[in-house]
Amino acid sequence: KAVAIVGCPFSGGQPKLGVDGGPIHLVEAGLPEQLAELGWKVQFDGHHQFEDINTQDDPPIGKLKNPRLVSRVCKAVADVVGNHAKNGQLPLTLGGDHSLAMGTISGTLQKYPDACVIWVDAHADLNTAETTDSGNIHGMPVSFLLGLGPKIEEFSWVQPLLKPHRLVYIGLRDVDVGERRLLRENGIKAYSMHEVDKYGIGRVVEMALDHVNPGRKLPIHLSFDVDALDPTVAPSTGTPVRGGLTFREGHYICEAVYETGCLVALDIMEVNPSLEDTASVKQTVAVGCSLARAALGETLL
Ligand SMILES: N[C@@H](CC/C=C/[B-](O)(O)O)C(=O)O
Ligand SMILES: [Mn+2]
Ligand SMILES: [Mn+2]
Ligand SMILES: [Mn+2]
Repeated sequence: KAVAIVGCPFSGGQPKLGVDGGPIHLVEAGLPEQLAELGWKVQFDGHHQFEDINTQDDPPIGKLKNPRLVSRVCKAVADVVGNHAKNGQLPLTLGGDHSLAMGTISGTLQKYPDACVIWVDAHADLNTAETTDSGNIHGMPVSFLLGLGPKIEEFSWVQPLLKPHRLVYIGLRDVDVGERRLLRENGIKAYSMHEVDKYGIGRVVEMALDHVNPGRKLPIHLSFDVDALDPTVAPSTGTPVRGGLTFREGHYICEAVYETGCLVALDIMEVNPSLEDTASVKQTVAVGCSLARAALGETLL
């Protein structure tokens, strides 16, 4: 079993500096060695992928900020992730902000067009060019992947290959009014923190998997935004929201997804080592590493 670590030092999908430092902190905390310990053949192509992509002139398109930069980086990520998947490796993308998932999931769908997506996040990241308030594209990747909202020329490379019934959310607790409408209109299954409290994480994960992968036969792309965790668990992230997943709930999701044997791609996103104090940064980086290990087979016994 082979894993390709794709470090994406990218922050263009949101305004806070520092999230581009996520990959190097996760790698320097020893993640590659930790995965090798678990028996994975590990490839890491270095810290400077995608840094050469910049756009001289990138004025907003409507409300969308850094649109050309985000589009070009995500397109490059899609190609890199898609190639690793085609080489039979499991792409582990380290963010960097969550706009990158427009690229990672596009890459996965190139190789696994029937893949389902488990999106673990406080946010739905489902805003369109019409519904977004912030214009931050890390709040929009899912709408592009589903082909919702007005067509934006710059993002025409994103094929609407993801189907609503192949997507499920866990951890939502900060969803904009436009996103709530789109969730309803498209019949997208979402397990918010209310359901996690009501049913417990075990039942929620089972229901989520039953919804998108009833026979446990479809490939799974797990896209994990560390802000799904409670800010006391993962403080160094750009858009923290209280009332999140516990350390164990977050890890249970990863362990249960690994147990399906269907995982083909993983994103660990939105670790921002420039936010909060040193202890908080270390804690958040350590959580990012342990979530990745849990999703790639680390067990407690
Ligand atoms: N819904 C908000 C927040 C977006 C959060 C994105 B994140 O989940 O990737 O952190 C927005 O559209 O700006
Ligand atoms: Mn997100
Ligand atoms: Mn989020
Ligand atoms: Mn975030």
